[in-house]
Amino acid sequence: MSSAADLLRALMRETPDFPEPGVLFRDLTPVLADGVALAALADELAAPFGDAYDVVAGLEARGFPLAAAIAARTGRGMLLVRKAGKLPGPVLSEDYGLEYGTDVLELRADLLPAGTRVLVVDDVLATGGTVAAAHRLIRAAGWTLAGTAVALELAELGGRARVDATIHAVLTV
Ligand SMILES: O=P(O)(O)OC[C@H]1O[C@H](OP(=O)(O)OP(=O)(O)O)[C@H](O)[C@@H]1O
Ligand SMILES: Nc1ncnc2[nH]cnc12
Repeated sequence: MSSAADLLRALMRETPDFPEPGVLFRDLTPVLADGVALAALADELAAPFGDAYDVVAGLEARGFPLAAAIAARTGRGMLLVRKAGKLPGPVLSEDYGLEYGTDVLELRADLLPAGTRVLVVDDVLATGGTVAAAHRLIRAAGWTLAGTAVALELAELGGRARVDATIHAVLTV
């Protein structure tokens, strides 16, 4: 049986100069479209964290299917960390920079009690701006960061150094 890392390597697609010149875009949608690969990836993302988390937070947009798959396979709930203006209030907001621009993430903080242990999940770690902003939101909500898991880490963009927490990457390139 192939590991999730093998399946990621085999199925992901690389597109030069997308969404802007100079960016080599790693598209994981072929992985999401493959049921065996999606299940293997969900299990491998969550494996290091055992039972040490209560809920899974997905980062818009490509973290959503991964977080939902983990939540469904482990019987946990899911939180949506969304781009600005998509969630009804009250929300917490954080600005951040990423490989191709700047953006704002928001979180509805009144859904779960203080101290809830949150596993943060996204598809790609590039500069780390997105994950770092999600961490600030989780902490501002009064929740505990249980861990962070990404499918693919782009090591040359240095995201790990920017994030003040341990990150589990299924595949690093
Ligand atoms: O480590 P960083 O430099 O912050 O980049 C990583 C983020 O960039 C992509 O999302 P994007 O903002 O393109 O949004 P999308 O998932 O809605 O397409 C990716 O899905 C990560 O969330
Ligand atoms: N190069 C890249 N490919 C896919 N997602 C990304 N998010 C930030 N940089 C990315």
